Order: sequence, then C-alpha cells, then structure tokens
Amino acid sequence: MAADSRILAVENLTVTFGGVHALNDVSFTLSARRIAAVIGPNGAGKSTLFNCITGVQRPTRGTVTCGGRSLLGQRPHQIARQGIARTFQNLALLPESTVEENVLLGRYQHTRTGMLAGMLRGPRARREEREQREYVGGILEDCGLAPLRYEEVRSLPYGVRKKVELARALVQDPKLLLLDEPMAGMDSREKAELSDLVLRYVDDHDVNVLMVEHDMNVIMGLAEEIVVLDFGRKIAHGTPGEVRNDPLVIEAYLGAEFQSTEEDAPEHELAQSTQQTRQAGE
Ligand SMILES: Nc1ncnc2c1ncn2[C@@H]1O[C@H](COP(=O)(O)OP(=O)(O)OP(=O)(O)O)[C@@H](O)[C@H]1O
Repeated sequence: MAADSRILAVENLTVTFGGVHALNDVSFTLSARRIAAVIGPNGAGKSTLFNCITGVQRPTRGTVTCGGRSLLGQRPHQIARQGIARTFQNLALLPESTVEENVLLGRYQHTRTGMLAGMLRGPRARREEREQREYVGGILEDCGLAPLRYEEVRSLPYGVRKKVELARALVQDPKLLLLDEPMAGMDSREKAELSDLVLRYVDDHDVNVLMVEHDMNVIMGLAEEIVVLDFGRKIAHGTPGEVRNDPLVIEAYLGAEFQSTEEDAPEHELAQSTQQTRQAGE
C-alpha cells in the first residue's frame, strides 16, 4: 500500500467571501469507497468545495490533499494532470464544435507532441492524433455517444450535452472524478442511463467519484458515502443509511421522505435499478 492511500483528505477547509463563510472548518477523508456524494441545500458550499479541490478557489484556511499530496497552490491544469477531472454545474462545452472535438480536449494532458508539432502535422503528431481519436471513440461508444460523434454540440438536447461533458472528463482517465450536478435537467430515463454509465465506469476503472447532486433518488442509488454540508459546515458524513436517518440532515435538507427503517434498502425506482446493476457487476 502507498504511504498515504487516502484518495482525498480535506482538513479545516474554510473559504470566506466578505463576511460569508462559504466553507467553515470542513474536514473529511474519502478512502476505500468508490462513489461518494456531497449534498446540502442551495448555498451550502458544495461548488466552493469542488473549486478548492480543483484549484479554482484558494481557501482562506485549511488543506486539501489527494493521495497524500497537497493540492494547495497548484493551478487547475496542474491538478488536472494529477488525475483529477471535473464536470461543471453549468455546461462548459464549446457549442460550435463537434462532440468529438469537445471530448478530445480532455486528452490534452495525455499528448506528448506539443502544439507546434501538432500544427506542423509531422508523422509523430499525426500518429498521436490518430491514437487520441481512437481512445475518444472508445469512450464515446461506452457513453452511447458514438452516433453523435460528428454532431455540433449546440444541436444536441441538454441531457445529451451533459453526457458529452462526462465523456470529456472520462477521457482524462482520472483517478478522482468530480461530478457537479451531473443529472441536472435530465428526465428519469436519462438519469437511470447516466447512473448505469457511472457504475459501469467505476467497476471497470481504478477511479473514485465525488459527486454533487440534488436528486436524492440518484444519490441514494449511487453513493456509498455521503458528506452533508449546511451553511458551509459539515453536519454529517456516513453511509446513505446513516445520513438519511440523521436528525440534523433531516432537519436541514432531506425532510422525512428519505428516512428508512431498513439499512441500505433502496425505496426508489432508480435506486433499485442502479443497485441491481451494481449487484449484477459483482
Ligand atoms: N465568488 C463568490 N463571491 C461571493 N460569494 C460567493 C462566491 N461563491 C460562492 N459564494 C457564496 O458562498 C456560499 C456557498 O456557495 P456555493 O455556490 O459553494 O454553494 P452550493 O452548495 O454549491 O449551492 P448550489 O446548490 O446553489 O449550487 C453562498 O452563500 C454563495 O452565495
């Protein structure tokens, strides 16, 4: 085992904007479990947490380490190179480029030939470009996007664009994948498809996922571990069963709807379908 195998450790993380504590002394460690979630009401600090992990936001105080290595002071592209990939709450795609072109952008840190060689299109650059397109083709296939490879992103429905953004994160071959509201704006069929895709990907790759998502059916079906934020503070961290029965979480966010009597028994259609997929893969 490596000296520090913890995939992500957040310690005393604090971010202050003027008088507002977007994050207030938040600490947690993700380790063995593969899919984790951060939940909480609007303004709880979820996006700020993602911004700190990806180097977009410098914390006022505290540390973030991945695999034992501090991420503080690193630029977003340096953090991406360490295997941390992210999707955004609001799509960050190039609408006038094709699906393939958008997803290829995710491969840039895996290319060896530089920009100049690429522009001059020497044989090495051409070979590398072919390899990258093949790699991207495989992920597009996995994501069900292969038939749309040469379509411009702006012509696609919102749910499909969310998938394109996920594909762009997956081609980075990340060890930590941060998904910021990946299911927002999707219908229940699209959510079930995307949940299955995430589960399959996690089963087939050495990757940990941390997601922010408001749909509790999705969270309860996918996450093995949940961190709950409220007004910038961590109010709970545990399994779905623990979190949904936590009085603080019920009061701040969930209400009584997700309370359960039977640990880890999914009550919802999507949770059942994703759990079945997971069991089938075991
Ligand atoms: N750049 C900023 N400047 C000032 N305040 C900010 C900034 N970014 C976030 N905040 C504030 O910090 C708090 C946490 O915001 P954040 O976006 O992290 O919450 P969130 O949990 O992601 O919310 P949502 O679920 O609505 O996306 C909020 O009060 C927000 O208004």
